[in-house]
Amino acid sequence: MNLFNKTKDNNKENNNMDKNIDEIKIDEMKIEYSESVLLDVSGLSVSFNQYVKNLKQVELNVIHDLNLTVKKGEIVAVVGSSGSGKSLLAHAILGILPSNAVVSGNILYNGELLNDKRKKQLRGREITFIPQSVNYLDPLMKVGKQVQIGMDKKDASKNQKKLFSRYGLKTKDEVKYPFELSGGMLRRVLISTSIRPEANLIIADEPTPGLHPEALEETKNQIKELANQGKGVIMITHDIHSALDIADKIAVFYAGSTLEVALVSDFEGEGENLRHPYTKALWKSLPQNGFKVTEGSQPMANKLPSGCLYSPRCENTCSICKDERPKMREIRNGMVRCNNAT
Ligand SMILES: Nc1ncnc2c1ncn2[C@@H]1O[C@H](COP(=O)(O)OP(=O)(O)OP(=O)(O)O)[C@@H](O)[C@H]1O
Ligand code: NI
Repeated sequence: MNLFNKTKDNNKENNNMDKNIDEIKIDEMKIEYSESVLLDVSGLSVSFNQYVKNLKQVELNVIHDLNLTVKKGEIVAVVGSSGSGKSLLAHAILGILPSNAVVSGNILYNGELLNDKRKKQLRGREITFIPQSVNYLDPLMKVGKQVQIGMDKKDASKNQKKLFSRYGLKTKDEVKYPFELSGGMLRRVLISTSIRPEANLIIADEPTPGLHPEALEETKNQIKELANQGKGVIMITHDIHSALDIADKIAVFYAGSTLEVALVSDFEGEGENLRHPYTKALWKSLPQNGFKVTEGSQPMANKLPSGCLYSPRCENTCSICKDERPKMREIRNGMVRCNNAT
């Protein structure tokens, strides 16, 4: 069944009064759709309803107008400061945001517009997740059983054993609880929970923190292997070196938005091929590029500047940057959200 029929059929099932409107929207999206695109996130916004003083409710907008595309067989690294929205992007794709989150925008997977019900069906099967912390493992469940979750019951034990052997875990480890394993072993258990034959998209949230060089190399190889099998990978990381080592492109997040999506090959020399001043600053802050520090810090979600999010720290800020938030545009095979980028 081709994409168009599939989405049309889904609409038929819903059969609501907005059917014509939905079909028109999907028609427009189909034009943009390319066979090699596995995931297309566009205009994603996430807000949280929060209670402040005097029981007043406010909406805190933590992700705004965020775009990201992942092709089949591609590793897309997502980098950016703490709090820039990297994990929330992962949680939005997986449909595991907390209930006070308000989400808008489109997430297309294999050309199909995902709603919460569909995300739940795909989660742990076609779209799998390696979470940021080993604390995501259930402390009261044996690790072997945790790896079997979501597997077909009749083959679960056999497949879990295969994964343990593949990732250097011993049979006797199956019956252990998380607290009985080392940090490195727990990371391998986490990776095992994400390996499913039907997985097409793997989202790894900080898969490499604190790993010793050998384990780091091993994890990077595991991720490359998944991409070589044609799976799409989103690798969220603070480790720009690892990102440059294995990714195809790098998405740079800042204060809940993508400022640039660049090819790995753009990160070279003085950063002259990079498009956004923030990406250039990140590149120059690396030890091998002189550790140059940029003044200021990422703005808080409740204190965002009205124009370009980076304008208070940018050397090239002009009056339009202070008034208007730049739109994402394509330049030299990359994407950038900057008025002055050429
Ligand atoms: N449940 C929530 N309610 C309110 N704000 C939240 C909630 N979860 C996350 N946030 C806020 O959203 C922003 C983005 O958080 P997120 O966890 O995605 O950051 P991150 O880029 O993954 O950071 P890190 O690199 O530290 O993991 C942060 O400012 C965070 O405080
Ligand atoms: Ni995070």
